[in-house]
Amino acid sequence: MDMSEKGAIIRIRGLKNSFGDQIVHDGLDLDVRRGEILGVVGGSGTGKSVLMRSIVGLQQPVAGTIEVFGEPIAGRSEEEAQDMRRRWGVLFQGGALFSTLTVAENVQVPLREFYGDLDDRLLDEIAAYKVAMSGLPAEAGPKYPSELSGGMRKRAGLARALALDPELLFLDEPTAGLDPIGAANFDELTESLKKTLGLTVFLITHDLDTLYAICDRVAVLADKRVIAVGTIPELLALDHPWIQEYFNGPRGRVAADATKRHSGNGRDADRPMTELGA
Ligand SMILES: Nc1ncnc2c1ncn2[C@@H]1O[C@H](COP(=O)(O)OP(=O)(O)OP(=O)(O)O)[C@@H](O)[C@H]1O
Repeated sequence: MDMSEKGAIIRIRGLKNSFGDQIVHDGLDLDVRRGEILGVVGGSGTGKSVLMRSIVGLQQPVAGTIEVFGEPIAGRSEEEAQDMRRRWGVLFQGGALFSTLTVAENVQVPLREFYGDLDDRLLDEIAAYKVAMSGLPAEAGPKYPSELSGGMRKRAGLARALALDPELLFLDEPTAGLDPIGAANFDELTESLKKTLGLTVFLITHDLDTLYAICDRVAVLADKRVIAVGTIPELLALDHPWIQEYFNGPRGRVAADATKRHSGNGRDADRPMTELGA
């Protein structure tokens, strides 16, 4: 057993996913360590979202094994599957909020699903607490998703993902579409949740600033599998063309320079927009 398997909260071996003739993953292995923020990167269509959906049981793999919390996710009874789902939270791309429910009601959906017998006052209190934890003002609770900015919607989705006090959080492109300040703030929130709640975070992103600022390790998807996983310096030492182009291309260099200028959060929110290529 190699060292990377020790303490893995997610363990994937030989994963294969396909849609008809299209093979998305083949022989994919990955370990996510407890307590880390793992960034997941890869070109468009390399199957980052499909990978996340496989782990949370929304996509049935063709082959391979996925263990979460030391248990295989396949072959579980509905009750066992529920017990597992209770221990993770998912922020889907775009937030995936119910548009006909307020923010507070959205946060209450998983609470009602898993703890149906909680009284309304307690549900309101928990929802208010999760809304605050996600950095939203209390006034956001009674608002509908359509009344929120993009950044606030992401936070509302995060509040819902945190509803059941998960150990493991899945974030699918949480900073996509946010301005640099909003994105940096969301990164800080993610990192502080990791530190204060001891969360493990599986974070799909295209955002180089996020990788530099908060990710402990980065997994690179290419050629239908995870071709490398490690810290950014470890990845930079590899000579895979996609990795080199991604981290050493113009945007990668800007993100790396920003990290050097601002130890801590790498994102340079006050950088002129032209430099960001916006
Ligand atoms: N339900 C589905 N039915 C058929 N094909 C699908 C389905 N879901 C995903 N795919 C295909 O699987 C591939 C991987 O999709 P996925 O959304 O995981 O990519 P991604 O790496 O997350 O991309 P992006 O960075 O653009 O979000 C794509 O070619 C996509 O068309």
